Amino acid sequence: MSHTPLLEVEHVTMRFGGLFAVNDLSFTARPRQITAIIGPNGAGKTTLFNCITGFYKPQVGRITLHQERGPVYLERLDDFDIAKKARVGRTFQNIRLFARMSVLENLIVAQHNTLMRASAFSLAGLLGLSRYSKAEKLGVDKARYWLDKVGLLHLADEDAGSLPYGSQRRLEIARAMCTDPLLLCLDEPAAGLNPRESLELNTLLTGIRDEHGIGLLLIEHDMSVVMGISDWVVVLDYGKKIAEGTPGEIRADEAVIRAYLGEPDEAEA
Ligand SMILES: Nc1ncnc2c1ncn2[C@@H]1O[C@H](COP(=O)(O)OP(=O)(O)OP(=O)(O)O)[C@@H](O)[C@H]1O
Repeated sequence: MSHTPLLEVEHVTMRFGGLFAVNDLSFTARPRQITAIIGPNGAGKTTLFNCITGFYKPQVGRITLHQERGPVYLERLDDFDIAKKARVGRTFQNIRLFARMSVLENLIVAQHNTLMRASAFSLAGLLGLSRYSKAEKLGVDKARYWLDKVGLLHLADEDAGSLPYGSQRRLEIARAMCTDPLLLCLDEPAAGLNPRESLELNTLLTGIRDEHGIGLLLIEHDMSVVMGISDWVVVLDYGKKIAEGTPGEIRADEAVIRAYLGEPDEAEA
């Protein structure tokens, strides 16, 4: 196992006025592992994701993505560069697909950066140059590969907005994977899924980790998903880390049981 972390969060603080949504938070996420961030509503999980993916700039702290060619400091990049240069992909708590585009088109649009590079950012590039056609074909192949992985290939030509909720969630994951991320951040991927879809999600996410060597960072309230597939769990409360460990350790942690796992109704409220 590599000892270099994939993601390193160091002393990150994000304040809204006087409220510390994330408060001096440090943890690491390893490559080829699923790291879950849990905690009750308002604990700071989404704010943390927004700091990692560049939607917010933390007032204090450093967020480093360790790539083969060296570290990339995410808090210094704009959000589009975090996706493009740092190769951090994400899905959202509320699904954000292009509802009127087809399922396949949603995955082609996700590869906009690669296709624009192949076009040399010019009309001439777009008009039949072989480099562009080749990139376009690779883009379609990649889209079809991920549609197959998430079980939606047979629906490639349907409008994304017409898919059932669980399928839209899987399509969002496929779309993020089409950007070739090193780290994939998933914000409540199991929200609204039925138990069968939840199990399918577990298989999909462990497959992404094991077959594609990608690190996953997961915010999730569904403990069957968290405890079933995570390699490491970080627990937040009021923006602070109160525990971290393996699912077994977290399950047995007194403070966590008291604050979270013992009070599922409160976490759901
Ligand atoms: N843009 C904002 N402006 C002001 N306060 C905010 C903002 N975003 C989040 N907060 C506050 O920061 C705290 C952390 O919120 P956050 O959404 O990160 O928590 P969370 O753990 O993701 O919660 P949930 O599980 O409900 O999604 C909350 O008290 C929230 O009200």
